[in-house]
Amino acid sequence: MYKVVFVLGPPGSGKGTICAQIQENLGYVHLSAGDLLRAEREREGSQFGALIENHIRNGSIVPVEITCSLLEIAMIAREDANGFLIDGFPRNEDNLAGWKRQMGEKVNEQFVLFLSCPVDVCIDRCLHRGQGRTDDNVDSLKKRVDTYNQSTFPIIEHFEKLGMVREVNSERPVNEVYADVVKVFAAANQQ
Ligand SMILES: Nc1ncnc2c1ncn2[C@@H]1O[C@H](COP(=O)(O)OP(=O)(O)OP(=O)(O)O)[C@@H](O)[C@H]1O
Ligand SMILES: Nc1ccn([C@H]2C[C@H](O)[C@@H](COP(=O)(O)O)O2)c(=O)n1
Ligand SMILES: [Mg+2]
Repeated sequence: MYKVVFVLGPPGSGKGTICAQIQENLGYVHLSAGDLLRAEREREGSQFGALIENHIRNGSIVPVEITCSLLEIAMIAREDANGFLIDGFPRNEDNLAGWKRQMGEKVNEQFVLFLSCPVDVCIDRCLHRGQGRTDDNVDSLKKRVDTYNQSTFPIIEHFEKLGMVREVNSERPVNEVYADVVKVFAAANQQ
């Protein structure tokens, strides 16, 4: 069984930043669904490159069959991992249903780390991120935020009803956010 922590929050809330620190210090392997999709977009011979780029620019969500397969391939490649941080997934009902179909019997879902941060702060962070992403522009960000509000936040609410959500306010300096995240992981791994 793969031990899994989902990491969710609005675009620019700091998921990748915090996951990198968790990976470095707490022995979990960070899998960013967005990064895996961008890598597939660039992969020579990929049949999904154009489809992925269109979704990324539009801030819409790629069909789960593509994303979930990329995640499972990455997990298989790291059988040694103590656990996995699944960053930016599940992002909608299709993601959740597809994950249950493909991975439901293979994973132990520990909890959902929800990084909460005001959207205006998130947008400003993305506009100043400087990573050359094709979706860090005002038009794409508006669509990404709409998708988050319409499709992703209901997924967080789904997990909240199951008592699985651990919310951390990420509108603070990274070190303060991370200090609280460490406490969440410590509590979860005590049980
Ligand atoms: N607590 C913080 N305070 C200030 N800036 C932050 C904080 N956390 C992350 N950032 C910065 O904000 C930007 C977005 O962070 P990051 O890429 O981790 O967000 P994300 O949630 O993964 O975004 P996306 O969903 O778009 O991939 C980066 O430039 C990062 O350095
Ligand atoms: N489960 C996912 C995760 C990401 N994507 C696409 C659409 C997102 O806007 C884009 C970037 O994700 P991020 O790096 O911001 O987490 O990747 C998706 O379709 N499905
Ligand atoms: Mg990210």
